[in-house]
Amino acid sequence: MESLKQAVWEANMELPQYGLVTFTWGNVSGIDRASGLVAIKPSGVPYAELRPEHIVIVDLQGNPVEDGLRPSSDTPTHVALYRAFEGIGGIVHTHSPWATSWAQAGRGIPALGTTHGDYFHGEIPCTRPMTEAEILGAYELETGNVIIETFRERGIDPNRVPAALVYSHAPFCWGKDAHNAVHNAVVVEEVAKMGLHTFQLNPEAGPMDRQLLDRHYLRKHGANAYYGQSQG
Ligand SMILES: O=C(CO)[C@@H](O)[C@@H](O)COP(=O)(O)O
Repeated sequence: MESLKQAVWEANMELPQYGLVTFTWGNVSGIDRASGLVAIKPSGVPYAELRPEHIVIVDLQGNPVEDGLRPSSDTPTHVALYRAFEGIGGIVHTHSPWATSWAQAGRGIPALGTTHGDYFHGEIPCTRPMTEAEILGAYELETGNVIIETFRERGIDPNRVPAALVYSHAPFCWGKDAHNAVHNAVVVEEVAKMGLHTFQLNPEAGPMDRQLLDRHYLRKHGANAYYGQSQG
């Protein structure tokens, strides 16, 4: 578990480095699929004070398995996604401003160009609004459930579109591990910024050509793609 804690700490520390978090508005987790244990940022700890030993280990129900700090308030969302999306190994939640603007507008980010297509095989969806019962009930668990519902109902493969916008809230992004999830969160923020500018320049802009999207997504993520390459 120490190596997972270290990796998850490093991934968390990348959030301020890439300008994705203000104060403590975000968290990263990673999972060890063999043991079913998840490492996640503790709740409310400023990034400047975060140390590898602060990272909290929880089970797939979100229960801490060792003494330590309180896990992120978003833990039930993270573990719901790990349970439902078996191919993922890391999750990031931020309130990064460009992606959050789309979430607040209730709009998914369409695949408008090849920057998007290199990482996401289609629109990054925005969920439906959560119901009053969901908000007043097990809110963080229901946040995960509304993301899962969005992917299932729209037939979106979470391995090909590793991000979602939660309506009136913010992005959740994921990847093969915690570091890769942060990488995808950076790309979501970039395509969110570009997308808004695209619609400002041309309100009639539409999704890119499907073959161009396939060409870009599949050439970078096809059978022979090497995960972990420079990813630049
Ligand atoms: O989404 C929110 C708040 O809206 C939380 O993710 C954010 O404040 C971080 O909470 P934690 O410090 O991880 O408990």
